[in-house]
Amino acid sequence: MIENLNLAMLDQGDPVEMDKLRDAVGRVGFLTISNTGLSAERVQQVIATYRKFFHQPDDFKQSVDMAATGANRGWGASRSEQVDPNANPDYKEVFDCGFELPSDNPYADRGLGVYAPNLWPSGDAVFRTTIQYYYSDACAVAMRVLRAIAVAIGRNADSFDAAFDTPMALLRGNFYPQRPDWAGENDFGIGAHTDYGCLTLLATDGTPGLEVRMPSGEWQAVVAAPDQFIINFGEMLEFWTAGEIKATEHRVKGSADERISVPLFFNPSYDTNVAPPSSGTTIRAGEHLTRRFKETYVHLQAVS
Ligand SMILES: O=C(O)CCC(=O)C(=O)O
Ligand SMILES: [Fe+2]
Repeated sequence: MIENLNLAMLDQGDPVEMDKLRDAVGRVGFLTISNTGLSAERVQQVIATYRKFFHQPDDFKQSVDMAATGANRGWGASRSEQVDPNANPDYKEVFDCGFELPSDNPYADRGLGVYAPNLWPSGDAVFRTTIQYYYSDACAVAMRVLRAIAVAIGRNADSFDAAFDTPMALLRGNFYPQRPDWAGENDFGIGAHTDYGCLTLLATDGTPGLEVRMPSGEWQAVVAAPDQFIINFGEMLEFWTAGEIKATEHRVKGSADERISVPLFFNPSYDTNVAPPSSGTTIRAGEHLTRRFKETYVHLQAVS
């Protein structure tokens, strides 16, 4: 069972919502949230903005093709990413943008892909500003959810805050066209995977498609109402909490209906040690993320 929680009540530390949160993060690893302050209209506007972009001809989208770069900013064509090594590359298209380091940050001139400059289609200020404003509001919602989780698992509310000073946060538009005629059993909109980072805040256009691997092993469809977001957790948060928070597998096969989803991958700063607290080892968040990106983006697979 995937629970829907009320974020305003979690902000207040409501004990019933907190209990549900503790259970959701540790068992299923998926939940939905409502009452975030981000309205359904706002999300619909963001999705419409991505939809217009994805419906442009390929030669327009190629002007911001990430394959021409060593990073993951801009447009990723269909089959440019393979999240499941046992399946074919995904047939979805994506548009990625993320955190840009201030120029006085010591990491700014190191050419790190996780902080690469964003690519925006020229002459479309509405696209850029709509996405950028949503990016910062979505990061604020993600931080509120992380604070509630900290409390739910018995830590101080601000215990994750400092790690998100320069977050390797990535906002993605996923575009799943109608499932292609040629698609076989090894073809997915996005193959089965766990997310790489900490917390994913996912908005969708309401079209079904997402399936989650439940503790029973079965795949369960998850749909969220227009004013709800789907939340799940990535590998780093699972390591970092020694498994107290679950990174759960999920996938999208796709259907006859086109679909758009907008995940914010809320990842900590590059140097954060996300190894289990008393393990005596170090897993640098930036190194983990860079390795996972290289494994999945087809254009980065050959880059050492
Ligand atoms: O489209 C969805 O519902 C899920 C997308 C997803 O899992 C991802 O982008 O990592
Ligand atoms: Fe995912």
